[in-house]
Amino acid sequence: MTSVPDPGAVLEARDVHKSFRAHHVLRGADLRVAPGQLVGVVGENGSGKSTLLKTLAGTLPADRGEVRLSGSLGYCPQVPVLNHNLTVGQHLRYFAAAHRLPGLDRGRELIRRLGYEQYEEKPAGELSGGTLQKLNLTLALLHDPDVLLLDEPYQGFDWETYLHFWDLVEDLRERGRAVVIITHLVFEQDRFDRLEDLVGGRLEPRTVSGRDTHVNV
Ligand SMILES: Nc1ncnc2c1ncn2[C@@H]1O[C@H](COP(=O)(O)OP(=O)(O)OP(=O)(O)O)[C@@H](O)[C@H]1O
Repeated sequence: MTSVPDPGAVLEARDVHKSFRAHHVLRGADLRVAPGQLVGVVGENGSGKSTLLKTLAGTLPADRGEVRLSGSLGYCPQVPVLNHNLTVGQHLRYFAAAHRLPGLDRGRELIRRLGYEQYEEKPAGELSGGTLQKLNLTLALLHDPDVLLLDEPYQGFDWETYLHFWDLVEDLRERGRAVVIITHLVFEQDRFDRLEDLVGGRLEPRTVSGRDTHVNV
């Protein structure tokens, strides 16, 4: 039976199930994200975080349940899907054309804010892991999506880039964009509006309190 959509949610998942053969990874995951909300999904390795994000992004069909998205989507997968022969600048132009953007201003601004302008003419195949991750993030943000899904976005970032990353997220949030971040490491819980633990294939809200709490689950 189709349930009634939540009018206040920009992204909503209800009773999502996903199995790989006999392995039931998602067993009724529910998630609701409102505009301007920053939600962290935390879980141990192999708990199904990436599987959940792929089903939310629509790149992996759920076996059961519903995912509703209103507005545009930006998705930053854990492993960047890039063409190693194309330069940073070429990726920017290619994705800007795919999104029918009028120019490259936003892309250049993101490159500047993430501090990798010097690599604009370098092929992706010659970039370091952290710089590839910056490009991955830039491309997901290029069209200023209403909902942004980020899979382990700051792994490989140095501390300064990590802080720039949060500045960017704060800007998005202030402009009403919804952000879902998947991570197995939460350095600062109070950056999030809500944390959800993925346990046994279901999401359980965690009370966010305190500052600089290091959670390694
Ligand atoms: N395409 C697939 N085929 C078979 N099994 C899969 C597939 N994708 C994921 N799995 C399995 O599903 C489980 C959840 O994987 P997933 O990558 O979603 O976990 P995760 O929480 O993101 O892990 P990590 O923190 O290590 O990135 C794992 O046991 C994994 O081996």
